[in-house]
Amino acid sequence: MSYLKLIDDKIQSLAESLSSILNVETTVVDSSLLRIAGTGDFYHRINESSPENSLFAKVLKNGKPEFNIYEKDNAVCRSCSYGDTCKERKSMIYPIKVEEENIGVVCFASFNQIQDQLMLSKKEEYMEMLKHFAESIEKEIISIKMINKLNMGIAEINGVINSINRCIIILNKEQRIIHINSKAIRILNINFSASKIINRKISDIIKNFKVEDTNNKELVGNWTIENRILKVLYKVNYIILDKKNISTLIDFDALDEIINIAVTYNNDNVITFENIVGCSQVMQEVIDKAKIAAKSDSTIFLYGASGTGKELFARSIHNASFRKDGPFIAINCATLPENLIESELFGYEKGSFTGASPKGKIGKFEQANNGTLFLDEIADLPLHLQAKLLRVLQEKKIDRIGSTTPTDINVRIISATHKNLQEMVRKNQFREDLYYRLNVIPLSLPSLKEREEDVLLCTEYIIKKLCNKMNKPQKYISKDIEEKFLSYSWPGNVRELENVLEYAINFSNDDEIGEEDLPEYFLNNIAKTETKHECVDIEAIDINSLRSLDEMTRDYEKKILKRLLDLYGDTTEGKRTIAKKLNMSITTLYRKLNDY
Ligand SMILES: Nc1ncnc2c1ncn2[C@@H]1O[C@H](COP(=O)(O)OP(=O)(O)OP(=O)(O)O)[C@@H](O)[C@H]1O
Repeated sequence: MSYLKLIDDKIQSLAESLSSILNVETTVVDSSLLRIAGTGDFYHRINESSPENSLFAKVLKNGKPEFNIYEKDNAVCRSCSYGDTCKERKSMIYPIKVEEENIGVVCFASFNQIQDQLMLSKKEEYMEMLKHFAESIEKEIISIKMINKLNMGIAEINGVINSINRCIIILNKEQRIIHINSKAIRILNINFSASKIINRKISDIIKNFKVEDTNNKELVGNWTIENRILKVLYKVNYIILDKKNISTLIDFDALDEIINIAVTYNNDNVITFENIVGCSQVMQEVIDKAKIAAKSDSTIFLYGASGTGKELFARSIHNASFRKDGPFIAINCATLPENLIESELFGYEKGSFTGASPKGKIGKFEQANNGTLFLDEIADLPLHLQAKLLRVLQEKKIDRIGSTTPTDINVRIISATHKNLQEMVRKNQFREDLYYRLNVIPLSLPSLKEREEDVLLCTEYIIKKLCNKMNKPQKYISKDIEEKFLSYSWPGNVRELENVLEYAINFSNDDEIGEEDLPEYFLNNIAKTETKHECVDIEAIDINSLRSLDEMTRDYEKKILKRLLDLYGDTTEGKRTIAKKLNMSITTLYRKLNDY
């Protein structure tokens, strides 16, 4: 439908007013020559099409106004298929132009002698009036287009904020809600649909909430919603344009949800070394070391990229240790906001800070008493808590927030990270004394790429596990996929393999998993890996700044060593792995590292 048709009523009433003031007939057609409005003789032809070879068509094509005095031998009239049935005597036509496009025409026409006289004697004035008529229609259409664009923009913003895994509310200057995402509606648990919340004052929804910019800091709040109290972690940001506050963004999440994501408790499926798949020599060596470590009570440090099985090892060690009947508590230091880690780890006494539970709370250290505490992503523990953790390791006592008497605890610590902790120590981002306390037994977990011979074994194991869990018949991967799996670099390690297989099991229709069952992102990644150069790009060497071959080789060697140190860590264990990979003795590696 054309834009003109959308506002045909408005155009018709304008045409009628002009016609009665100027005493000529008026009509409007759109770009498909469909008559949208008309007076007098034109009125009966509304919704009819004008001839393709009419003067209207000419103005639409050329975008230039026309004044036609219908001498019957006029060239345009002669070729028009209306021919003798046309009663128009004179007409002036003006294009309607929006964004450089001719979307229709407006026309004044005479059908009798009096109208002829008027159009001839006031030709300029009538043409000017016709131009204004066209312009007023143009303005109307431009504003409709703008509203459409705005609505599209709003729909896009709603799409984006709905896909965010945080609760988002946006307020206008009057503190009325202009956007709210579905997660926010779910967490607030209010009895309104999204459309009914829009335009309400935020104070109608959250009774005791003061809208104030929090300077990018996350605060804990107890919000009153329909006589309920909701504990949230929230942030408020003013959105400023031209130094004026135009709107406010509230970004929040329920505290319970955050803590559930970050902390996993001992689950019913007891994980043991039997659950760790790997026949490769590197994996067997780590498993053997981990089994020995499990028998002692020393602190263990697991180093490995994401998805290499750090938590799997931590649980297996716990279940093979004398603490196996005690609790296994895991906490992820990276997912908890800084201001919550301390209370989560150490607990607090009743009434020790605003927002604290009146009963007080026991922390993860106390929960893990006589068991194992797994501190995942330890590199993300803030410095002030590193000091507190050091004290726990040294004195085996913890101080609850707000308490003056320390509590004795008996916990084995297993910590893990994918970051280079030694590098962080060098940069003063991690306490050296704590690093040595945690690193009593280091275990470096190999990436899946480093143990290629385990890829198909892990695949088989995971397919079996998932098919059982999902109640599906056993499946297997095609030869073609086997090859792809073997050549792929698996940056997300076993977790990535699990995800790819879970997707494939869901979508494959028969027992054999083929390429068409694999997720698109994975196939794209494979395509990228296949085109990636593995050696130095000789073509990229700058011929104008050549140095001696020895110098360039040293440079390249240095880069390789730096990359491997970042990957495996600057630890004795890490260096041993690097020497093995590069097929050199450990002493040669140390000499090279010293040289560089
Ligand atoms: N060797 C393995 N054998 C069988 N399953 C494994 C192995 N390694 C990892 N997995 C599986 O891969 C998934 C990821 O493992 P896990 O969570 O232990 O990795 P992670 O190193 O702790 O990851 P992140 O650093 O992201 O926390 C889990 O489902 C785990 O069971």
